[in-house]
Amino acid sequence: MDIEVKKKRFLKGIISVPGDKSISHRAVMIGSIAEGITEIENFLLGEDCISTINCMKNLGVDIELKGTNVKVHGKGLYLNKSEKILDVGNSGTTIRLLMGILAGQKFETTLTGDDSIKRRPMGRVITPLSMMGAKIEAREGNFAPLTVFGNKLKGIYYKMPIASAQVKSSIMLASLYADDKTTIEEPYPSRNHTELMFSSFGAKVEVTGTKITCYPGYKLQGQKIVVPGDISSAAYFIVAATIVPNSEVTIQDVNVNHTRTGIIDVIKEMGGNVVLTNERVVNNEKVADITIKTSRLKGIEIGGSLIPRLIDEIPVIAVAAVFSEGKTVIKDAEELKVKESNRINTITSELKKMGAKIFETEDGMIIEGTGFLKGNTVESYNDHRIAMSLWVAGLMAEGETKIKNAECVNISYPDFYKTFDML
Ligand SMILES: O=C(O)C1=C[C@@H](OP(=O)(O)O)[C@@H](O)[C@H](O)C1
Ligand SMILES: C=C(OP(=O)(O)O)C(=O)O
Repeated sequence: MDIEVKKKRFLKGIISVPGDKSISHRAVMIGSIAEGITEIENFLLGEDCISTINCMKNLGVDIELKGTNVKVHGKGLYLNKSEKILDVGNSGTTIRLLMGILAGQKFETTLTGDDSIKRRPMGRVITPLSMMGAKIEAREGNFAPLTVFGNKLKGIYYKMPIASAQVKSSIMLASLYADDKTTIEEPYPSRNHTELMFSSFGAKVEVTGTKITCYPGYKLQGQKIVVPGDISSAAYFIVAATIVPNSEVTIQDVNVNHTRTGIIDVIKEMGGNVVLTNERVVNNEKVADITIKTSRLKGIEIGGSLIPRLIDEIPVIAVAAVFSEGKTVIKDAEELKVKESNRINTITSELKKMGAKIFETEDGMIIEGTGFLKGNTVESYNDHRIAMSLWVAGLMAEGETKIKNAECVNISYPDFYKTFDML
């Protein structure tokens, strides 16, 4: 499907965004290996999270879905062997986290996914899981399809070469099956939803600085989880309401966990007007309403420990940078090359087609803020974050912008275009 977007004169309204993708995946997976029932409210009905539900069902977990309510009948740590090859679709989180659970099972499981998943590196989880005792056979040692042969696992100390919540969470899930404690050291803190959820389910986790230690042998007990709104989905409205003139938008009930709020810090540092109200804690996670008003932005430098706190928001930050005064430099973001698309390359090439002065670098991009884009036909590369970022760019472009293969927003935000049209 192609979609057309036109320049907007203003954006005004109060909205909410769908449930957080990271928390939705984790609630189903951790609920599946817990004891008793886990009830999830405001689950994200995006294709990625549906892939997680389908995989867990194939592993013998009874899961009921009614609207955005999910009831998971936990099986405890040990699942049933799947009759089928598990298909994770487009979801990196599903395959990598699931590998951690499968490493400790008493059977083997083969996992595969779409063309994008088959290009994404799995060696980053194969290495630590193998150190724990798992046996994993992957195409070229690094790619799906791959088979995880469950085994008896041992606790390890692992210093992660990259800040990745998926790698960390995969090891943490495997640590539940180990004979001793496991410690993971991160170069920078990445999103900590697994740590917070382990604690609420009754597992023992200790965090000191960038070290996380997990202990096996604690019973996980099913919980009631209300999933807060996804700040990665809110990011498109935060940027759009900042750059489209005469705008004021409030987004209710958004997860504002510090490991996820890099987008708010960046927009504020650029000069944006973003205010959090009604702050509270739900299931160990911070939640707030976010109000954004149009502002004049200036270019800044973004890198280091900020990167894992806004990794999925970088394509839309590039759009904000086009409408800022001066130069924005994004560095230390090589991880973008191994997402659903090579996001450094895809966002750069498409914004260039719209007239942006944006340049690809080895580990990020440089954007000269020109304050101007022109409509053109652009490609999503079947990457939901690229499609949504180009939509925001289209709201500010002169003339009409046509986004090709725009239906990929279903991965994380099926009602994305509809919600924007309401403002
Ligand atoms: O753990 C998670 O839920 C996620 C972690 C991030 O990936 P990495 O761990 O590869 O950085 C992020 O890009 C992805 O959208 C979701
Ligand atoms: C990178 C993403 O997800 P995943 O790694 O789960 O495919 C994303 O949602 O931007």
